[in-house]
Amino acid sequence: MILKIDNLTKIYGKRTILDQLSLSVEEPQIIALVAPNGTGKTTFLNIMCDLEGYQSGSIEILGLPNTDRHVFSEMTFMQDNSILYDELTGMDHMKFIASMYHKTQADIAKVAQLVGVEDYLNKAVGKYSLGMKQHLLFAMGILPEPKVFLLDEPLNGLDPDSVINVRNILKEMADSGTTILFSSHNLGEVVKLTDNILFLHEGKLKSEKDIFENEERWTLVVESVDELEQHLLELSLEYQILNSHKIEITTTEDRLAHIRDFLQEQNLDLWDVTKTEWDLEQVYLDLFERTSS
Ligand SMILES: Nc1ncnc2c1ncn2[C@@H]1O[C@H](COP(=O)(O)OP(=O)(O)OP(=O)(O)O)[C@@H](O)[C@H]1O
Repeated sequence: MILKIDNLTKIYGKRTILDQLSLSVEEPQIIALVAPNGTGKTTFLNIMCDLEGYQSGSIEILGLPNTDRHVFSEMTFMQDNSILYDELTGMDHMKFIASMYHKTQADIAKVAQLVGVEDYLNKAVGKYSLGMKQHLLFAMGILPEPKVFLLDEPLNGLDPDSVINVRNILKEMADSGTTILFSSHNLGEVVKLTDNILFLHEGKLKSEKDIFENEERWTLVVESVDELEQHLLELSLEYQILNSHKIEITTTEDRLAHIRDFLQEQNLDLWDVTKTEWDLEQVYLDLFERTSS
């Protein structure tokens, strides 16, 4: 098991940030942790890395409790740039990581070139832009060639070319067996990297499946929407009338079969049925607007 988190609860004062949160990861993959600002993404990642305590639950990483120092020989965490030292150069930071993970100067050079930091690696970090700091943090995270790579908002402050580069590197790492868990509040960026998205909502991680409970959106083209509408009201199904023949219904496949039977019994023609993909952006807005209202 790569990650096994059971019933993790974190409370700040009166606010429950993580509420019996559980997560199991068995195969290497890229997982996005998505939620608006201030929801608890950083807190969750910090707790995983034993940088913060928690009230109850358990965390195992690569088969070891997350408090076991050996975990960190296989896992890295790209935090925000507050961990960098302004008066030191990027190279100083890279050398420090290299010494801890038994990496050579040649390894540093390879990673620096891959990430595109070689031109300013010898400058003091205090002179770096936000994007340059992000690059350095990313390079520091990949230098140890971790089996588990946690990243807190890694794409913040990056220009489009850099975003593409980071995305490609992360995909290659995942293909070679690294599990990547990264946080973001930018759903548009996330979907380009993975379709494995977990929403941190009301203290728990929810996948698309948890949110939709196997419900799909179907668009039906029928002889008469009016008669069908009455039936949908009786079934308490969510629907939206698009025009006098077209209706969009949110339901499971089983219940759709009932609707087909009903139409047949009523001698109403069903001209077409299509499945509509969920619009994740809409889901995100619905999910988090409901919470804040
Ligand atoms: N040390 C602390 N003491 C009390 N409350 C805290 C502490 N650290 C964080 N919080 C609160 O916990 C909540 C979650 O914070 P966290 O930084 O984990 O959110 P986040 O989802 O990472 O946000 P962002 O996207 O802005 O980085 C926030 O409301 C924050 O104010």
